[in-house]
Amino acid sequence: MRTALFRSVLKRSSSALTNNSTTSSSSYVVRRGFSSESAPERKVTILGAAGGIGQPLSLLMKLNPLVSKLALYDIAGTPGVAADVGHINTRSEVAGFAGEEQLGQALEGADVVIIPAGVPRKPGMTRDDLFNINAGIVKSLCTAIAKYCPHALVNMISNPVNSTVPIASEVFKKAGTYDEKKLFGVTTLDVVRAKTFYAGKAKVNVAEVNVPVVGGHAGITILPLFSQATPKANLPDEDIKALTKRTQDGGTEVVEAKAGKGSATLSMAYAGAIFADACLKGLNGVPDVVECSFVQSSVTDLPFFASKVRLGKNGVEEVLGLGPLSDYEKEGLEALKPELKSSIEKGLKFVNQS
Ligand SMILES: NC(=O)C1=CN([C@@H]2O[C@H](COP(=O)(O)OP(=O)(O)OC[C@H]3O[C@@H](n4cnc5c(N)ncnc54)[C@H](O)[C@@H]3O)[C@@H](O)[C@H]2O)C=CC1
Ligand SMILES: O=C([O-])CC(=O)C(=O)O
Repeated sequence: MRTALFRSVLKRSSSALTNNSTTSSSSYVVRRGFSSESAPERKVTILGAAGGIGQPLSLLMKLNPLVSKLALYDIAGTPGVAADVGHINTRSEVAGFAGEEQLGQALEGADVVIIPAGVPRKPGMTRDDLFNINAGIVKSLCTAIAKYCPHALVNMISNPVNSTVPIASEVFKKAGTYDEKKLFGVTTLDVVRAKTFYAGKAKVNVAEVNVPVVGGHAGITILPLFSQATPKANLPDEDIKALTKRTQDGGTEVVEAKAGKGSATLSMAYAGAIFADACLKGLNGVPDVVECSFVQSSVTDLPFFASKVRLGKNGVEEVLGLGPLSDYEKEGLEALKPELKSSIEKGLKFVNQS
């Protein structure tokens, strides 16, 4: 009875993850009846696993039947999180690692490394205000990734994403391990928000909504493409403007509502779990897995840019173009470029000067 209930929860959580893709990729696990035992072995490591995002993300990754080993690392607190999550009767073996001396062990053999380590915003701060602390954290964690699991896919959540992804690329380049197909800035939360807000305004079933979000992950660099949203709703211009602004300010909305107690953690854990699941499906050879992500790109003249990305056995299989844009979106694209360019350059410079 308990086993049957548990299988149905897993099946449902797996389809929920699948249905959230930017395009509707099919669930290999569910459709082909893959049992968790026959899915390939995959190790996922979470760096910052004891934090506000890290804990619920650890829970969601423990529920993912594609994971066979789950390594939870933080500077402190991870033995408790690992003991707790480890009692859940799903496929993966869980291990907790605390302190720098255990970082190598946490990373060794990882297929996917998810990084939600670092400080979150308080009201009145921009994501760039986190740069001074988080840049150093990301740099040291990426140095360890280059050493212990240079072939892993890296899912960067730590802010400011527009700078931390370039930081990671530069650390990997210096270590001689950079592979642009394996580095991802996680912008899935922008897509999750755009879908939720659009569904509410257009009065359509949220489970059927798709909205690409391109650009970067801060303020006006977040550019939702509501002209490409499906199902089509023909919303008036003022609604599109309001939806765009709300998506761009979604993080700030949560920071203000939490009033000093941090930023989005639960919705981010959900978004992070969706994106990691897509990476695992890609690695396992599931076709047509497409998600938006901030990656090395030639879609615009900027070296990194978020757009739809097809995921495959080596990470990025194809960076997809922007598709047709409305005049409003074209303006938004031009307006975001200077800020995104300077955030990227700030990240690159940090590694080269320090
Ligand atoms: N990409 C996105 O869409 C989003 C990104 N974020 C970002 O995610 C980051 C984490 O946010 P929260 O979990 O709310 O913060 P938090 O403060 O609750 O947790 C951060 C965790 O990182 C750990 N940490 C600090 N230095 C570390 C190191 N060197 N190695 C390993 N772990 C370390 C801390 O001990 C803590 O447990 C922030 O930078 C935040 O801005 C938050 C929401 C959305
Ligand atoms: O707003 C923040 O600081 C956290 C974040 O990136 C988001 O919620 O999108």
